Amino acid sequence: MAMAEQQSNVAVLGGGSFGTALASIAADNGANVRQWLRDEALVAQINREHRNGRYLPDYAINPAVTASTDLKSVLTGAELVLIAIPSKAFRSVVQAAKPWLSPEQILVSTTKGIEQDGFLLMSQVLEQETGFPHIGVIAGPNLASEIADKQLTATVIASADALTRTRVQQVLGCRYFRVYASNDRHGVELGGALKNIYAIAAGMAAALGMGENTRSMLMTRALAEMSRFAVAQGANPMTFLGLAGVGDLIVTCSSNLSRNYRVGHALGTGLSLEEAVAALGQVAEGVNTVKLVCAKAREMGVYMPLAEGLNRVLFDGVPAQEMASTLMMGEQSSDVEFILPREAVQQAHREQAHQGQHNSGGCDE
Ligand SMILES: NC(=O)C1=CN([C@@H]2O[C@H](COP(=O)(O)OP(=O)(O)OC[C@H]3O[C@@H](n4cnc5c(N)ncnc54)[C@H](OP(=O)(O)O)[C@@H]3O)[C@@H](O)[C@H]2O)C=CC1
Ligand SMILES: O=C(CO)COP(=O)(O)O
Repeated sequence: MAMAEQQSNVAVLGGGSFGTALASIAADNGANVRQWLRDEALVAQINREHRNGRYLPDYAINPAVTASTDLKSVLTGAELVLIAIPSKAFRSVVQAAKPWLSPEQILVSTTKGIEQDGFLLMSQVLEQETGFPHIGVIAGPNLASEIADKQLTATVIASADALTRTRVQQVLGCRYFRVYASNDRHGVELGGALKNIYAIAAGMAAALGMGENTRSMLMTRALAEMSRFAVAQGANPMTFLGLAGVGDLIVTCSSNLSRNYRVGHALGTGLSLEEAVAALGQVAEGVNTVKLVCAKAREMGVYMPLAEGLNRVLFDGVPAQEMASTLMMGEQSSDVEFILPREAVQQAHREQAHQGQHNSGGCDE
């Protein structure tokens, strides 16, 4: 049973797996949906067969989704615009769309990536390009093919704007897709972008034969790193206990349906980064995100050993097993540093070492 109270016009920019899955949800929920993509042949296939043969070949799309290569016709009259374009092309697509966007529209990024110049998240790009008030992001454990299969799924709409949160909950919330609200847009968006880094590491660990203890350690320490970074960025660490933090981390670090996990797995079986990315044929945002996050973390003095380790494996040729050993023998640390600060653990070790030196000095005398 659809929860939408009034029929809405929804535009989706992007014809990849997630854009297509979201378009179909909105249509299942009774909206008029127009989807923009640049590939004429795929447009024709979606309109004729109600199937996206390139990105989601095994799933039917609701016939109420109409695809087009014409941005103007897709955007005109849309109340809600969902943008599912990889981060590298996000700004250029928003710029192309700008003539047909208006301040009344709700603009929502679904993209889990970071723009290199200025370390901007996609909602910040949207804000910069439009200056419009109704801006939000969607993030959460949302594997596109499972959504297309109508598996029960939850997501988060994050915005400081109550209208954005409420309308997205109404337009997308349905019997198989539950939409939770957050006002920590930055935290939710960071969660979505950062977890891709650890999904690559988890895929690699699995390919190297590492077990469930290792995966649990990786995911939990990833959460510690992500929240540490988010706090330094001014986000609320509690957000990472939600769907866009721990929820998305669990799914992408555990599932072969995650493209980031698959890239990591391919690397673990011995493929080069170029080969792994080429074999995927879709976007794996984490490859670029890890570089940008490590540079930012160094600049801000944020401790991110896992991200740094993965960065060295991906770009400096350090063998993954060697990096894993280095990380295991790293300096002693705290479990939950919001309870016991990391510095307190390190200080205790320094004092112990000093005491040891002092004592042994005494024995020698
Ligand atoms: N797939 C998933 O499970 C989920 C994905 N996301 C996020 O959604 C975002 C989009 O992902 P997804 O749909 O999966 O990506 P895909 O790789 O499946 O598809 C990317 C889409 O973007 C289009 N595109 C790429 N570059 C351009 C460009 N320069 N101009 C116009 N269109 C372009 C592609 O068109 P073309 O085919 O013509 O190249 C394609 O339609 C990513 O940031 C991802 O992190 C979020 C949650 C789940
Ligand atoms: O973000 C996702 C699931 O929530 C999809 O992850 P991938 O981009 O790794 O496929």
